[in-house]
Amino acid sequence: MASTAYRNGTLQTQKGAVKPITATSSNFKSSSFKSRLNPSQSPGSALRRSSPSSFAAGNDGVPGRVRVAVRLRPRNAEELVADADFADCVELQPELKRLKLRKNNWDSDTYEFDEVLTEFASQKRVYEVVAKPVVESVLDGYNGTVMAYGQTGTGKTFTLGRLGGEDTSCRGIMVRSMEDILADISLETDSVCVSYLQLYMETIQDLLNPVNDNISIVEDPKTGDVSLPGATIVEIRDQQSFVELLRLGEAHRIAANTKLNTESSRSHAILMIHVKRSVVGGDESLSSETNNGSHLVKPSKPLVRRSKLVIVDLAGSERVHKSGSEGHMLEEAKSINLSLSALGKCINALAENSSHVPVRDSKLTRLLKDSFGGTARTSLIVTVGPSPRHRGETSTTILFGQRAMKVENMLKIKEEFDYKSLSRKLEIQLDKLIAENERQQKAFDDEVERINLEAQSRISEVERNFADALEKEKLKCQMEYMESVKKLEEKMVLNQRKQESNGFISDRYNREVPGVSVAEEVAEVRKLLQNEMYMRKAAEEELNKLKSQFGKHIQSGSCEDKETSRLHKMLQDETHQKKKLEEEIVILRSQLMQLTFEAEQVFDFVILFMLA
Ligand SMILES: Nc1ncnc2c1ncn2[C@@H]1O[C@H](COP(=O)(O)OP(=O)(O)OP(=O)(O)O)[C@@H](O)[C@H]1O
Repeated sequence: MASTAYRNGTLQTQKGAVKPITATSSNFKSSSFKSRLNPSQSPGSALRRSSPSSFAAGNDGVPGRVRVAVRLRPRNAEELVADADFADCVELQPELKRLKLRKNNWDSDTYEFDEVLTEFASQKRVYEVVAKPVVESVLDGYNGTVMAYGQTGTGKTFTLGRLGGEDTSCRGIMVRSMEDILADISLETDSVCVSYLQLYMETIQDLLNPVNDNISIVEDPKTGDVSLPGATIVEIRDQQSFVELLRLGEAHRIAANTKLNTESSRSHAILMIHVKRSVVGGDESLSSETNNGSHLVKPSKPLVRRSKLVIVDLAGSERVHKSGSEGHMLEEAKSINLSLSALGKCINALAENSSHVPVRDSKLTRLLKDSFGGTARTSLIVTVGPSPRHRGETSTTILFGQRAMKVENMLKIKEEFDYKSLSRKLEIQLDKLIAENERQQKAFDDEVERINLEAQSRISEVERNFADALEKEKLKCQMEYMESVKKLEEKMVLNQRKQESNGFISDRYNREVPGVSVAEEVAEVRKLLQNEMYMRKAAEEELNKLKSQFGKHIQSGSCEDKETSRLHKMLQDETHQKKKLEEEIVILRSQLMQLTFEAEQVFDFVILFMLA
């Protein structure tokens, strides 16, 4: 056979040998390199397009295979000369997502990847197909890993760590990831923190603070989550400060390399970006009781998502014998190989669904526990060079990538209830309620005070009016009474004199006119007036009593509506009684007039009688 062709899920090489299609070929059609998860419910996500939906805290997760892209570096100056007469050992078919690894002039092996990036692929495209879906997941609350694996000098640092400087198109995955993260989060409610470390000879060193050179890995016994509590963590608020931080870390890494007299990275560089986002909880979060007239608004259920993006620039994967290392360099190469082979073993075990995954064999595998076979969305970029002289390393790299493609992770959202924020919210709400209650209480007190003052002034006014009216009436009655008595007495004296002057004083005068006794009538009127005075006095006393009761009422501060209405009722009774008294006074007055009239008639009659 002259060409490569697929038959029944198998791939035939040029020589005609049937070779199984590596990796999970069945996945390729259905699973693009982009995220398969649903849109997030995170608010205001500018990046939202392909990310996961919200899974409740403690969700079982969704499967997410490790995605692998291969990137070919263009020939470098040395290769252009040294390999001038040779064809590249790698041939890419990006539209088919295939890589052909030439064995010799007539034979090659074909491999499929999730993405195949040629030597012409821009940094932007590399970011978009390799890292962006992972960054989106991280913004949605999932852990994410972007890792570069490949032989020394094939472009791992170029792909991940290029800062770009003047030429922004050169920016690597680290810079671009942070750019997207900062663009998506709200600095008011969310936060981004960064640690930058290197793993060298099984020790973890802090690239942000090189003095800190033996950081230990801590595993949460409950969740199994791995953390590095000793590492420097810097909060990032803008892109510029992040780039400065990367520059600092890079300088420390280069300084370490220089000390070891090598330009290549002898350590694994690990950038950890911790993203903390506040999210509003489920449906009940929006429910409120305001429609019941209550001031209580049920606080929304605050959730916090703590996700982590780990970007790993692995040390070169060349073999010990080839690098010609000896002495310390040999130890170093062994250590690099140890950690990389431990990673390879873990990936193999996971790819084969083995019951034992040797995670604890190296610090690298412990650190990447969540990235392979864990809960993170992982993207691996394997970098290869074109030189046929490094065909062996290229083949190893490709096979590593192929195995990694078989690793299935179970993506889980890192979401938990934000008790701190809930307690803060409740405190604020409580303060509001207390203030509202105090405001209402004050308004009520003021209203009661106002009603009391008004009632007091009305009572005083009524009291005054009543006292004035009574006084006037009393004076008037007294005057009239005095006048009437005076008139009667005058008349009597006059009549007496008349009788005397007429020598008419006889027993007859003293004789009683049947049915008529003026003295008695007068006494009766006096009595009635006396009664009227008593009643007035009683009314005054009643008023005083009311006054003192009202005073006590004000003093006791008991200002309830019931008491006020009782006072009003008493006031009404009092007014009614006053009216009654006034009516009685009118009656008395008319009786007095009647008596006066009758007395006059009696006198006239007596005089006529005596004259007769
Ligand atoms: N895709 C690319 N296009 C152009 N130049 C590249 C590309 N990839 C790598 N290079 C260049 O190749 C050289 C080596 O790249 P780089 O340092 O990134 O390799 P590496 O894999 O990180 O090596 P090491 O493992 O030693 O750290 C650099 O000069 C880099 O600029």
